[in-house]
This record gives sequence, C-alpha cells and structure tokens, in this order.
Amino acid sequence: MDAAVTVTDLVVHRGARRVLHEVGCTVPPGQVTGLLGPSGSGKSTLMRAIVGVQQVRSGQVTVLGRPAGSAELRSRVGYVTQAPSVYADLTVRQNVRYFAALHGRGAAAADAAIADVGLTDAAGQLVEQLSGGQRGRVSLACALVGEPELLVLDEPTVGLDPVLRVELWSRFHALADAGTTLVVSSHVMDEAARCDRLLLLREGRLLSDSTPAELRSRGGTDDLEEAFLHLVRETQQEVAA
Ligand SMILES: Nc1ncnc2c1ncn2[C@@H]1O[C@H](COP(=O)(O)OP(=O)(O)OP(=O)(O)O)[C@@H](O)[C@H]1O
Repeated sequence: MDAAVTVTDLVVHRGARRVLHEVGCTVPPGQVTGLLGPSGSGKSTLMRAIVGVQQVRSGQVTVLGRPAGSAELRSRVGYVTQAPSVYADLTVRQNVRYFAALHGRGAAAADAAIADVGLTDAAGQLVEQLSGGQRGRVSLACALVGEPELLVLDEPTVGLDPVLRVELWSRFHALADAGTTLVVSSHVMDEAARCDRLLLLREGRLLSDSTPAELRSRGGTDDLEEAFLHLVRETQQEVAA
C-alpha cells in the first residue's frame, strides 16, 4: 500500500539555522507513527512541513499522493498544534459544533468528538475557564470532528493525567484501525511503545524509522529509552569514524 506521507531529502532552515538536515521517511497509512526526540530536535518543524505550513529549503513532502500544502488536502488533513487554537469566548460544545459545521457534520458528531476527548461534563463551559490541558483537548475534538484521513498531533498528551493519556492512546489506535493515519509527536519515551512505528529525531537528523520491536532489537534492550541512547552512541561513533 502507498505511504500516506513520503518525505525525501527535506532541508528546513529557521532563522539563520538549518533545523532539518536531509530528512527522509515514510508514514504508512492506517497506523500510529510516533515522532520522538528531545526538545528542539525538529519534531514540530517536520510536522509543519507535512501539513504544508513550513517553508522548506529543499526536498519533497508528499501527503496522500499530493504535494504537502495542496489546497485539495485541506479537508483531508487535520493538524493540532501545541498552542490550542479554539475560541476562548465560546463553550466547548459551541467550538466543536462550529468546526463540525465547517466539515458538513452535525451536532451528534460534535458530541461524539467531545466524548472522545473526555470533555462531556465540561461541554457547556466557556473555553476561557478551562485548564491548559482541557483547552488542548478541545482543539483535538475540533480536529477529530472533521474525520481527516491524516491526523497530525503535536504533543497531544502533554499535561494530561495518566488515565486520560491511556484513553487517548486507545482512541488513536481505534482511529487507525478504522483507516486514519496518525502522526503523533512526543518527547516522552514511554509513549513510543504505544506507536506502530517510530521516527526518532535528534538535532534535526532522523536517527531511525522503524517499529518499536526493531528499535529494541537493534539496541539489544527491551527499554526503548536505552535503545534510543544506544542509537545515539552508534550514530556518534559513525560520525567520528
Ligand atoms: N520561529 C522560529 N524561528 C527560528 N527558529 C525556530 C523557530 N521555531 C523553532 N525554531 C528552532 O528550530 C529547531 C527545531 O524546533 P522544533 O520546534 O521543530 O523542535 P521540537 O522537537 O518540536 O521541540 P519541542 O519538543 O520543544 O516542541 C529548534 O532549534 C528551535 O530553536
């Protein structure tokens, strides 16, 4: 099956610095692909390139068979940034119903998306009265309600309690099982184990594009964090050699 996203030799500069160095990777359809790496490694920049809002220096990004950012992709790709982008002076329900209407969907779809992110009890509250984590979940509900084919989520579980994190991850897998492609970034390695595939970034370079099992076997350890460190050391030795 064709990849949902193909990134080839991607170079991105931000300000005066090169922040992505000839990155190449693919994202398979109908799976949860994790984008993992330390803060500043380039995860958000790669996501921005995939959704077509990042100016690129060179290379190609193809999304659902089209160049990233094509007008035709707008309704097919959902993107949730780290900064919640919803209307603070509207309630949760009003926000999600508004985004539902933009996608030709009704109140029932909005209510289902609100339930998916665990906000049913807060549906009547103004967004400005919610916590940061709750606001992030309103953004997520607004993206879910459009039922995009590709969902790109920048650190969606930051600040969430463990129970909700587990629930959201099972929701991500249910979406993938129904055919949605998800790209989910995190800097928490324990979330890596929940992904079908892992893209590991460090200092703007892709260290690995593999399954968690392949990464464990390459690192000779069951601990993904250890395996990541092994890969970092291996890459440093290759660079030094
Ligand atoms: N608007 C900007 N102007 C200039 N440089 C930027 C800008 N935004 C990010 N950068 C730089 O680009 C690099 C990659 O940043 P990016 O936000 O993609 O990393 P990240 O892995 O998503 O980090 P985090 O996990 O902290 O969100 C960093 O060195 C950062 O300082």
